[in-house]
Amino acid sequence: MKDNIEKIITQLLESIGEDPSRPGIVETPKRIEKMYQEIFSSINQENFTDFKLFDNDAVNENQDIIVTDIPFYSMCEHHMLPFFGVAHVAYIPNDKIIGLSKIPRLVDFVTKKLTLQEKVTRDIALQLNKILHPKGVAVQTEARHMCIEMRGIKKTNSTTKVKYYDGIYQENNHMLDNFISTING
Ligand SMILES: Nc1nc2c(ncn2[C@@H]2O[C@H](COP(=O)(O)OP(=O)(O)OP(=O)(O)O)[C@@H](O)[C@H]2O)c(=O)[nH]1
Ligand SMILES: [Zn+2]
Repeated sequence: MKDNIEKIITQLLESIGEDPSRPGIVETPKRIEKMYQEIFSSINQENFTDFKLFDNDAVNENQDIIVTDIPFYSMCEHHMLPFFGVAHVAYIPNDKIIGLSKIPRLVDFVTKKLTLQEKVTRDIALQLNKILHPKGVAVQTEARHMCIEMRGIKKTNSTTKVKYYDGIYQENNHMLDNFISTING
């Protein structure tokens, strides 16, 4: 990330009619630079690499691993406003399984950039496919978008659900129904 963000935010504050030297916001440009390093840490990072795989000697034919309600926070690429919610992630393993904590880490990885909910949902599945070559992947995200709630159409409390099913989940209604009933509690 470029190191001129502090200067640009100072200019932005001036442009919106603020006084960048007033005590309340004098440190804001520095804070935003630091914050962007955190919330945009995946920009230009193509692949999730922080994972461990284990031999699958436990999961039988067509059984899946389902992790529900993984919280995420991301920034919409149209307005640079937050969208946030939960992701539900399932996969049917082949010969490898992934360390469980790495699934929320993967969700973090795909959300720390300017993106859209559809891309977040797809990217979780695509990264899992690359890493594990599983027999199937199912991802559902549920999110609230600040660009819909605090500006523009201003519809609060509406939730957007996006689904991405691949492999066996596309062909086998029983596996898909089981995923859907699991994430719906
Ligand atoms: N598909 C999709 N659209 C999104 C997402 N986040 C924000 N948007 C939409 O992006 C669209 C951008 O539309 P524009 O007409 O270019 O922008 P705008 O004038 O600010 O639109 P309004 O929000 O309708 O005022 C809006 O409809 C947003 O609701 C997302 O994750 N996925
Ligand atoms: Zn938006």
